[in-house]
Amino acid sequence: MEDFEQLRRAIREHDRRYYVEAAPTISDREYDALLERLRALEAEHPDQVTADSPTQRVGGEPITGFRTVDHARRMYSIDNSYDEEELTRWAQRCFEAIDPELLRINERLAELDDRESQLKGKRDAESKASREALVSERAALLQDRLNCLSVAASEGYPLPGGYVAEPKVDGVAASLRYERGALVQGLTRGDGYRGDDITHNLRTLRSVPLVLEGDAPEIFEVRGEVYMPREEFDRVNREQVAAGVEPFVNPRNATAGTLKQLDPKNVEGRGLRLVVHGAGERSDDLVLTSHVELVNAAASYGLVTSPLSRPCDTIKEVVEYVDWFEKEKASLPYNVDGVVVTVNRFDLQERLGYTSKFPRWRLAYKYATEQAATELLDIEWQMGKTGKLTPRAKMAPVFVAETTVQHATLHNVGELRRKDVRIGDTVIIEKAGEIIPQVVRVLDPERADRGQPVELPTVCPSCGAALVMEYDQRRQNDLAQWSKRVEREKQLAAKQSREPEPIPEPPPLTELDESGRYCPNPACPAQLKERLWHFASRGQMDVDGLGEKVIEQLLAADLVGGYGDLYRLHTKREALLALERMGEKKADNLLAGIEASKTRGLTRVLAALGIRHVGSTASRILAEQYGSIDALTAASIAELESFQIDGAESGIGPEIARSLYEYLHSDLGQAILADLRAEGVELTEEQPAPAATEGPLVGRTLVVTGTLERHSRNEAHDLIAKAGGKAASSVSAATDYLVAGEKAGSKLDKAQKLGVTVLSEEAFEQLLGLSKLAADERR
Ligand SMILES: NC(=O)c1ccc[n+]([C@@H]2O[C@H](COP(=O)([O-])OP(=O)(O)OC[C@H]3O[C@@H](n4cnc5c(N)ncnc54)[C@H](O)[C@@H]3O)[C@@H](O)[C@H]2O)c1
Ligand SMILES: [Zn+2]
Repeated sequence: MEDFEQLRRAIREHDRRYYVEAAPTISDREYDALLERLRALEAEHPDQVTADSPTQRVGGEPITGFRTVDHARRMYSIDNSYDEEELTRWAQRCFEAIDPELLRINERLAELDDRESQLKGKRDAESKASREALVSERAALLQDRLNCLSVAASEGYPLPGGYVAEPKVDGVAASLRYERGALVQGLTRGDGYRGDDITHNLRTLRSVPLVLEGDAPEIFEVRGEVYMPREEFDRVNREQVAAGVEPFVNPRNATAGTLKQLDPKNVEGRGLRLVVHGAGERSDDLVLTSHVELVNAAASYGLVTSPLSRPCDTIKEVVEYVDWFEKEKASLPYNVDGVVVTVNRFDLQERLGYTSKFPRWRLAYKYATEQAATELLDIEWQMGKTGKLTPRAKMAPVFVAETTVQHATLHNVGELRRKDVRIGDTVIIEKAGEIIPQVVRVLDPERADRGQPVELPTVCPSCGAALVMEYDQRRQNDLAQWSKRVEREKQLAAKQSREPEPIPEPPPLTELDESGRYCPNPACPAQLKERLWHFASRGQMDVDGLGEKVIEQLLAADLVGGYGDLYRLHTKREALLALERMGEKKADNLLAGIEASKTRGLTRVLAALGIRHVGSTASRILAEQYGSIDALTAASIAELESFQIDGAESGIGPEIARSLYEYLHSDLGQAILADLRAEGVELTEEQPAPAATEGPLVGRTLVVTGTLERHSRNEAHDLIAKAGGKAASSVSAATDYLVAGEKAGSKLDKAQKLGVTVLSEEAFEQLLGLSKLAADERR
C-alpha cells in the first residue's frame, strides 16, 4: 500500500511542477509510464481509488496570485492513443453505441436474455418450444451482429455526420467567455472544475478578439489552445538566458510560464496565439448541431480556428490524415504532438457521454516522440555570463527528428547525477517539443563495465576560483522551515507541559539537489568574454562591429578587461590596427559603433550589465519608473520588492529586486557604473507619459474615424488610452479595431480590405464596459 500512496504523491508532485510551475523535471513519456503504473495498481485495488486520484482528474492546482473561478461547464482532458489499432478500436466502440442496426440487435439480445431467465426451471411443452425459438433467434442475431460489425470494420466504422480530425497543438488549454460579443473572462483549465482567471493576460493576445464580429450570441464560451510558435520560443529563451534565468524546456512550458505572469506587460511581447477547438457554455440563440458547425461559427465571429481541420467519413480516412500529417507537421511554425479526433454530431456526442476524466466522443492520437540511442563521449562545461557552469553532453553524432545532433543539455549537476550518465554509456536522447535535445536516460544502467560517475569540477576551468554551489529553492525552503517547525513544536510542548513530538528532519542537500555551480570571480576571463558579448549584442547596447571573434581578439591582446575599456579603445587605435584582419575601415566602424552605443539609455545599460534575473522587461520597467541610475540606487530593497505601477504588480519579484539591489550596492557594480558614467555613457531614461497598463485594450491599436454620436474624437482617444490601448491615426495591418462613426470614408474601406474588425460606437462602448452607462443616459 505504501507504494500506492508514494506513486500518487510522486505524480501529484510532477503535476504541480508541470502545470503550476511550468518546469517539469521528467519527460512526458516517463510521466505517462508512472500514470500507467498507478492505473494498473488501482485496477487491482478498485476500493483504493479516490475521486482526487491523478487517474480520475486532470492535474493542476490553482496558481497563487490568480483568482480561481468555477467553469460554467467542466473542462475535460482527452484520452490518448499511440497506434492506429487503438484508434480503430475506439471508433468501433463509438459505432457500436450509435449504429441503429447494432443497437436494435443488442436490445433484442437483452430482451432474449430476460425471457430466458423467466423460462428458467419451467418444464412444460410451451416453455420448451419458446426456449428453442429463443435459442435459434439468438444464434441468428449473433450472426447478424457479426456480419454488421465486419461490414462496418471493412467500411471503417462510418458514422452519420462523420469524424473530424484536427492537429493537436501543443500548448495550454484556455476557456474564453464572450457575453453579447464582448470578451468577459478567460480561464485556464485548472483541475477541470475550476480554473485561474487569466483574462488580463489573454486580452494581450492579438488572436483573441475582444469583441466578436457579426451578430454574436448572448453567451459563447470557446475553448482553445494557447501556444507559442517555435520562433518566438527561441527568442524568448534567448532573452531568458540573457537575463540569467533558466530557459524553458519547450514551447508548451514557455506558454504555461507566460500565462502565469501577473503583469500582462510580460505576456504582450511573447507572441502567444490562440486556436479555437471547442466550446463550453452556449446560449440557445446559437443553434449548432455539430463540431464542424461550431468551428465555422467561431471562425465567422473572427476567432482563429485550425485551417488543417479535416472532416472524415470513416476512421480509415482519419488514419490516412494521421499518416499524412506526421510528415506535414514539421513544416508548421508551431509544435503539434498529435491529432485530435472528434465525433462530429452533437447528438451523438451526447449519447456517448464522458468517463470521469475524458469525453468518450474524442480521442487524441499521439505521435511517438523521436528518440535515438548514441554514445556519450564527454561532458563539457559551458561558462555563462553570470558565471554559471552548465554541463553539456557531447555525443557521437546521431540523426533524430530531421537533424543530426551531437550535443544535449543536462541543465545542472542535479540532473547529471539523477540521470547518472557516465562517459562511454549508451544514452537515449529525445527531441520532442524541445529544440535542444534532452538526455532521457542511460540505456543500460546495470551494465558491468560502466565508467566512473562523472567527475565534477570544483574550481573554475578558466580562472581557478573555487566554485560556489546553489541548490533547489524548494528543498532549501523545506530545510529552513524544519528548524522553525521544531522550534515552534518545542514552545508549544513547553506550554502544554509535554514532550515535543519529533519532526523528522528533511534529508540534507546533496549533489542531487544542485541547481547550479558558479564561478564567483568577477574578473574571470571566461565570464568576461560572455559578458562583453552579451553587453554588445542587439537587445542590449547593440554595438556594431563587436562580435564574438573581435571580443576574443580584444581579450587575447589585453586591450579590454571590462565594459569601460570598450569606451577607451579609441585611445589605442594603433594596437587595435595591429590585430589580425583589422583594417582601417573595420577599426573605424568598430569605434563608431562603440561611440554610438553611449546614448542607448538606462534601459539598455541595465539589461546589458548581465545582472542575474534582471532581463530587458524588468530593466525597461525600472528605468522608466526611476528615470536615472541615481534614483534607482537610492531606492531601498523593500521599495524595489514591492514595486507597483498604478496599483498593478509590476512583475519585479523579490529575486529580481534582491539581485539588482545587491549589484547596485556592491563595490564591483558601483565601480562599473562610475566607469561607464565617466566615459559618457548615458545612465538616464526618459519617463514616458503614464499609460494604463491594465484595461480591456492593453496591447491593442485602435483608429477612430467618422463622427461619433456621444464622444468627440479627443474623448474617444482618451478613453482608449485609459483602457490601456493605443490610438493611431491611420489604418494598417497593425490596427486591431476601427471605430467607425457617421460618414466614415476611406479608412473604413481600407479597414475592410485589410480585414480589420470594424466597431460601431455602441460596440466600442461595450468593449470599454460603458454600454450600460450609455444606455442609461439615453433613457
Ligand atoms: N512531464 C511531466 O512531469 C508531466 C506532468 C503532467 C503531465 N504531463 C503530460 O501532460 C499530458 C497530459 O496533459 P493534458 O491532460 O493536458 O492532456 P493532453 O495535453 O495530452 O491533451 C488534452 C489537451 O489537448 C489540447 N488540444 C490541442 N489541440 C486540440 C484540438 N484540436 N482539439 C481538442 N483539444 C486540443 C486541449 O487543450 C486539451 O486540454 C501528458 O502527455 C503528460 O505526459 C507531463
Ligand atoms: Zn572563473
